[in-house]
Amino acid sequence: MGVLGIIGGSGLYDLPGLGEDWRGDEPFGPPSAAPRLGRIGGQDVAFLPRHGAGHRLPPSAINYRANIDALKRLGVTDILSISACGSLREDLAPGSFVLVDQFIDRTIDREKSFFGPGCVGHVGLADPVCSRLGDMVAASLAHLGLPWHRGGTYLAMEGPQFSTRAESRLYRQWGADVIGMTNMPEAKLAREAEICYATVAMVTDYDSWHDERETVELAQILKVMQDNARHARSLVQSVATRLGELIRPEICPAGCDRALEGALVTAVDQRDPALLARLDAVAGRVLRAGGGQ
Ligand SMILES: CSC[C@H]1O[C@H](OP(=O)(O)O)[C@H](O)[C@@H]1O
Ligand SMILES: Nc1ncnc2[nH]cnc12
Repeated sequence: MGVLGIIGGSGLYDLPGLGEDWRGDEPFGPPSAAPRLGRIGGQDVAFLPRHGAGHRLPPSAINYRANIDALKRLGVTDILSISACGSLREDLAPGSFVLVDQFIDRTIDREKSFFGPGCVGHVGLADPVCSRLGDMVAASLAHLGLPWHRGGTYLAMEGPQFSTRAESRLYRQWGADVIGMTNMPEAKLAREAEICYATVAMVTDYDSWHDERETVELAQILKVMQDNARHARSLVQSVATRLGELIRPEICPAGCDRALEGALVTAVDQRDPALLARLDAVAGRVLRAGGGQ
């Protein structure tokens, strides 16, 4: 059975009942915090607060590669990402939960790939959210009776400032539904690491586009987040229980766990041994099998 990784966003810095902190190799640098291990609903879990203890890290300073690499080293096969977000749609009111299925990446100041000179990789990202994990999260949201919506496009902005009105209106025209600062490159890196990924975006505010609402303010966001944290913990419990009950087929039906097959393009004799060593967890499965074109 695989391990469920939970990446906690703003307002979700810990989960009850978890035990020891884990430290391992850190070839991409230190993660936001030492992942905390435990069992929830009969399922092995590893919890990582994205912004570190006490919300120490702004979105641009999060080492997304180190976070995903650390979870991969722990045997994580599925990541449930929990995030606060702004709403770009009237019908997605603060307090609702959106099971995002698409992303637009507008971030500009982040390391976005494990690959690079000496080992070039191109994974598919047409469907960045795992449909199997998404189904489990959907069932849990329905079971918990939370106000939720299946499907939505999350626009990832650099931040840390919130959007101008003009930007917010532009993103609406682009068809984005919610906005946040963290799910990219997290989702891209999970795919490179062959980890199933799903995100639940908890709406904390109407973003700046809305003329009749107050402009986005941290105090309002923090208040909604506090209310949401309890629901987020129930959601984690429910998803963990479902995943634990899964008689896991060896393969993910959506193919997330085979994303690197055929994705490495650099000729074997041109590969950089130092980079290959850093990729031992993320890409070890295909590298050991002599993976390439
Ligand atoms: C504290 S409000 C802005 C902050 O909240 C979201 O973070 P996360 O996705 O980790 O919940 C948003 O992306 C910003 O980083
Ligand atoms: N309106 C907003 N824009 C970006 N990130 C957010 N996180 C919560 N609300 C947000």
